[in-house]
Amino acid sequence: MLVTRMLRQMVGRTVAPACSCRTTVLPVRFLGISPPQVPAGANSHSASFSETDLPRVLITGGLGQLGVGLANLLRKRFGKDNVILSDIKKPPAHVFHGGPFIYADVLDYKHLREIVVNNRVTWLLHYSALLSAVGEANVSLARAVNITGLHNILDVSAEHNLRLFVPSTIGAFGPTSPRNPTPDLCIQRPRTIYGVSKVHAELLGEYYHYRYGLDFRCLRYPGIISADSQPGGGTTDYAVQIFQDAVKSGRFECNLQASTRLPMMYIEDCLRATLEIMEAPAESLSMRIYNVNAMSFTPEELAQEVLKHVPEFQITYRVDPLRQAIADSWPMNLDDSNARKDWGWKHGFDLPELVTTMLNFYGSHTRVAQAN
Ligand SMILES: NC(=O)c1ccc[n+]([C@@H]2O[C@H](COP(=O)([O-])OP(=O)(O)OC[C@H]3O[C@@H](n4cnc5c(N)ncnc54)[C@H](O)[C@@H]3O)[C@@H](O)[C@H]2O)c1
Ligand SMILES: C[C@@H](O)[C@H](N)C(=O)O
Repeated sequence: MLVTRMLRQMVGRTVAPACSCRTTVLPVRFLGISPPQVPAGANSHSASFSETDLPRVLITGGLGQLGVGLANLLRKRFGKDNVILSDIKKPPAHVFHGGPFIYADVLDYKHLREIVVNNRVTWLLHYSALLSAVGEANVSLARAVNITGLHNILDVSAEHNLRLFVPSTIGAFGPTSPRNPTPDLCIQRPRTIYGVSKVHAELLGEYYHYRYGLDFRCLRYPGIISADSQPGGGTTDYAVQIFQDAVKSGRFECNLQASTRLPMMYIEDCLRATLEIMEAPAESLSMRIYNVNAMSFTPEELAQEVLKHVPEFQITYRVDPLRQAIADSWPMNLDDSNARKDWGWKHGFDLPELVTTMLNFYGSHTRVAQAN
């Protein structure tokens, strides 16, 4: 008991071994815990839930480009009160009134633990991060949020036997990775703090899974394109801005070269993929980290598609060397055959549907604004 207390003081926090039948909480760093004998993620849910075992979900970093849409999707499936959105920013009124929202800083481990305990959280979707371009502009903050924050999330998840989803990215690959297509398993030597932190998250999550039985699940998203939420400072942001500018002024100045090919995905596909992997039976997952792919295009090809709807549209190029260097080191296309084979991943939006959907959204919003 005394030894345990001393170890706890040394470690600062504790994690329960997932497959231990003991109830005592043990510090993982000091004990030789055997890998689980049961299939990892044995607490997995099937695709349908009874009232009593509906997941209780926490989303961190939920006020960025993806979090609110994710909360809406999960609330439709599991009920409004079972999905808690959190961030360190003040939510807009419609988000605040749309369902449970709390303040949560991923750098505050004790508070994270309190939230998980007080709300009986069973699933955690960890969206807090600094993206590629803003990460390069503030490396120490990116290191703190993306790496120290992740450590807190992993520990609280292992300690409370949560199912944990951490999104990774095309940014987890680098110039020495095969680029067209990029397979799930290959060299990963990214050149950004964002990419380095995501490779770290992938490896540590996988390690916690095999070592402690943590039900860790991860998708490598392409650049995500959304209409009703703004991107948070990434290299793929141009592919959202182009639609807003095309509708507003008929012109767009692109910060990447015309021929820069990157994998992209419409937000609806991205969020559905996330729900699908979270609900996939553990035995269907041959891996813990999957590429998911949808479409791949260059700014020039995107502009050609926009032109079909906005005949006066003009695109010009003023290249940002930082973003260009990042984009040149990223995949052009992801090979997602494992996701398609293991849990039935299938994208719904290709380039023509994406462009129609985005222009319809901004067009109707502009018409409403003009009418008002
Ligand atoms: N959007 C994309 O194109 C894309 C692509 C691949 C992967 N991802 C991943 O998906 C996740 C969500 O992406 P996004 O586009 O919504 O990001 P975003 O930059 O739009 O939002 C990130 C959120 O994290 C919050 N945050 C920052 N510091 C925090 C802290 N200390 N504690 C709690 N929250 C904090 C921010 O306030 C922000 O709301 C990220 O992990 C990102 O790496 C996104
Ligand atoms: C690709 C993705 O991780 C993000 N949109 C970025 O550009 O940084």
